[in-house]
Amino acid sequence: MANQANLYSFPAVDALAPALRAYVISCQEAGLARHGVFKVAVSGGSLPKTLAQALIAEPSSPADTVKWDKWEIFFADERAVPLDDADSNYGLLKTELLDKLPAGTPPPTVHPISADPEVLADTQELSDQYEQTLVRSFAGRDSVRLPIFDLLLLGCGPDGHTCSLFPGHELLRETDAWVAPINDSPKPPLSRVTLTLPVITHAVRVAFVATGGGKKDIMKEIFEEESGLPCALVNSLCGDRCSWFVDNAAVEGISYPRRPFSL
Ligand SMILES: O=C1O[C@H](COP(=O)(O)O)[C@@H](O)[C@H](O)[C@H]1O
Repeated sequence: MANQANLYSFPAVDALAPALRAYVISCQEAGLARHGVFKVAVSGGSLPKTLAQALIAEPSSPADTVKWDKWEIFFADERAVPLDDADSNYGLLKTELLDKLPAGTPPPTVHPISADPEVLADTQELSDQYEQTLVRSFAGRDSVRLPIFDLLLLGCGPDGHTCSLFPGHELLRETDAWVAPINDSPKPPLSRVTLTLPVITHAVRVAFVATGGGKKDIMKEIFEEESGLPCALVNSLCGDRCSWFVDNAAVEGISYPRRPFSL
């Protein structure tokens, strides 16, 4: 299974969470060694809740510490809604995770995708502005072809979409932009912005989290068929830089080999 995506399966989320934590902390330490900060982008959907379960726990040792003040948090995708809207991925991360950090935790730096109502109405402008945010953080586009995130934490929709990249959508062929708008999302809301496939597959590490029996049909397509689904494209382009943290229910009946989790 050299250079193929790692599939780590756990009986339930309770067992998945500590492994996910260990993995994120190892990516954090690698990022800190590389450039003194940890640059991570996160998805919305079911991910923030599982992430909170993984990360908001007392460290079991100094090496198990989440160094929040060293984190720069970006968004893998966002819906074109105000940040306090129930559909906002930023809003979700805030409610599920950021607001639950213990009092006195030195806060991470968070880069939401715009709060300006005028910009929200123009998704091209919204993505251009977020791309500029990335340019400022990752150096100018003149000096880097693509930003290199230390880690992307992604979800997998029941149709195999990830970020706001949907099956068969023309955005999957984007080769230039770092961030792109979508105004015909098959899943509401219609208007969103997303990191593009070249940015996703350029990250140092990519981790998917997928749980529950509702994901098992699409997981079979992703791992066992030539589906061309967005999640499958990430798998084939990232190889073993990509790891899946799933519960047994999500991979029931799938023969793709699971790996015992280790760092
Ligand atoms: O719309 C979205 O859905 C995906 C998958 O969500 P899930 O609830 O099935 O985990 C999510 O990763 C993405 O960020 C979000 O915008």
